Amino acid sequence: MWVLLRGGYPLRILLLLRGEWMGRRGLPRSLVPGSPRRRYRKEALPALEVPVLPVTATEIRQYLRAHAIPFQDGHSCLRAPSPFVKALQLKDQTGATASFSLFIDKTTGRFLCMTSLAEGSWEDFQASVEGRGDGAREGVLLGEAPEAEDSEEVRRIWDRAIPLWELPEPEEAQLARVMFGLTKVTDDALRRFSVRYLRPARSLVFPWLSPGGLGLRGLKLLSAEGHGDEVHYKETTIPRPGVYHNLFGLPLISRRDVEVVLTGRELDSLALNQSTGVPTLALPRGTACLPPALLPYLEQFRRIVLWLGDDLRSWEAAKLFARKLNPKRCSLVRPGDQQPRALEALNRGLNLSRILRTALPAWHKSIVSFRQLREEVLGELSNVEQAAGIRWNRFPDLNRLLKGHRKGELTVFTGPTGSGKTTFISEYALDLCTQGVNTLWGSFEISNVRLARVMLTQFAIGRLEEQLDKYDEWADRFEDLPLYFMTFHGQQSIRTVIDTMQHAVYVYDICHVVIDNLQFMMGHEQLSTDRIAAQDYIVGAFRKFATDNSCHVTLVIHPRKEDDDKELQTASIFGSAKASQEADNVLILQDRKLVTGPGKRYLQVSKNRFDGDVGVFPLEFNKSSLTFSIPPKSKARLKKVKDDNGLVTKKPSSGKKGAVPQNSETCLGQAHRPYQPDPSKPSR
Ligand SMILES: Nc1ncnc2c1ncn2[C@@H]1O[C@H](COP(=O)(O)OP(=O)(O)OP(=O)(O)O)[C@@H](O)[C@H]1O
Repeated sequence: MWVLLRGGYPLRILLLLRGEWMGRRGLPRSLVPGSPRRRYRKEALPALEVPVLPVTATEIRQYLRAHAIPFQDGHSCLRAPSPFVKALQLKDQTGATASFSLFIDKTTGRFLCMTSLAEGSWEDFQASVEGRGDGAREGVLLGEAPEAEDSEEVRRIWDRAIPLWELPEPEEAQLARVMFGLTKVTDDALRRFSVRYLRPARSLVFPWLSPGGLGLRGLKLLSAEGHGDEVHYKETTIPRPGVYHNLFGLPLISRRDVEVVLTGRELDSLALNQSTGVPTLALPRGTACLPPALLPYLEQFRRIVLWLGDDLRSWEAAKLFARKLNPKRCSLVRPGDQQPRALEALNRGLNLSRILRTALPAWHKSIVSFRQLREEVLGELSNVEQAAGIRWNRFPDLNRLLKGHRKGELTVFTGPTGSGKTTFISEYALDLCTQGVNTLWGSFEISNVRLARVMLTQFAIGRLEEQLDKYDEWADRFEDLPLYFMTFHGQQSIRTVIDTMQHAVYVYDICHVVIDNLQFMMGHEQLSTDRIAAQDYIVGAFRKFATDNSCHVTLVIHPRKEDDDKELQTASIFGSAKASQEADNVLILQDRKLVTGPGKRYLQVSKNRFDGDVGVFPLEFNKSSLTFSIPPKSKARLKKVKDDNGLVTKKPSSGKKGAVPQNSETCLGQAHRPYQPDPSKPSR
């Protein structure tokens, strides 16, 4: 979990929570060899609350020209001679390309020197060019991260792991091959990719090797467990997932390769390379993200095919990653029955080269015909459940009404002052985040520390104050969630907020942004007409952001002042009708009127653009875990609502689940066990 600070500097929020920044094993983070790269950093990183506007590619080019630094324009980076390469190293290199070993990310300005492995922010680079009182002026780089526990662990595991064909028992080798689907993968392919097997953990081990294949930077363990007819796979990385930047297969790539296929898993890369001979690389965290730190390694390719997996989520991830890589050089393999993931295709005897040839260009012109869309429409029709989005674990009734959480939508959420909006939306977002939805929070009203505390309590489903001995265990697992916070507090300009969101989408592949709440971007306009116009503009900006970035935005808006004894309705949202018109979903947290006991609330879905189902269901607040769960004994019941103005009829339902009619207004309640994270699961 990162806090976005100035220029994208990340700081662990645990620093704020615990008063210092400690790694998972109690070592100060600086001693944990998360990233094996050398860090080039100024002495003290400014932790300003006011973010600086992100740099643009034009500004980077202008700066380089103004300082007479030659550069080449690449797909996602600019290449320049590296000021971090010593004269001696340069002498060893041949040709202009080799000396242009500094890659500057065109979107963020972050740099990586491929020769010295120095890296840093755009500000760091400028400081080094201008010789502003730090290491670079004296030509000194910070050294390699000191040896510590992680690297010893990596070495120990690696030394104990052996190639599959060296297993003493043939039955054990055969079982491992069956469990991992490797019956058609040759020993030669496993040898080339240096895959080993760790007997005590019954896991395959994929190494993270330095370019050149010499040093060992980390590794990934893949274990398989049989559950009835199904096999469940678990991945564990060292170092932790957030800094595991292994492009698996990189040492096998030659400088002359101009095409590559990116896969979501290591074994798919292996299968594909074995059967087609094309260069392949596996992304470190599959469809979860494409960290910009990997982009320099992909600059040399004129064509990149993304074949990430066999579901709609892989397809969506491929489209998003193609944007980062420059869509003009990307093609995508569409998941389908005859186009499963590569390992499965090999096992089923399909022709992998033919599948690769069917890859579709990622580049769309502004105007398309149905011919170009028909495959995409078919994909949605044949994967109706996946097209409906990610389902909540904790809110089954929300699934029944909204069907799921989809990319690119705008959800407007309102409720009376102090009714628990932040508390509810925190759990709603956390639920998705624990399922791998990369989430960015903009909490303008309550501090990130307080918000993180609420979330951590909801995550642990209990008061941590009373079990501080468990704090580290929960905090470690919470830390591995793809959860990020903006550091804004109080009034902010919409431009700054949107810029930060844009940056986070690029760097962390954010798919869900929560803004709590819109009133903090409205400035200080006194006249109500100005305020309404300002709100309309802001809602429009979030709508556009959601669509343009395929990112879901959940926007909390205060209601207008109304009589205390009236229910809120869509029209109660502050401002003009713009917010509800632009929104795909409108959610209202209702208190009091529909409620009998203290702490009880109802959640009303009053707009659902996806399939029209609207309705209301009860929520019960649990004060110790700060969670909203449905009372276990309440029976399903239906409440029909005539229109926005309130409930008119109540009648018991047959209790059938899932039979929600189109455009119906339903009120559901059902036995519900709150989501329990499985502490035995490795966090990913
Ligand atoms: N259903 C509930 N019953 C009782 N207390 C609740 C309930 N929901 C939340 N709370 C508590 O009420 C307080 C305010 O909750 P929260 O900040 O989520 O409300 P809010 O609607 O976001 O407030 P605001 O209108 O100021 O933005 C918190 O201390 C929270 O723990």
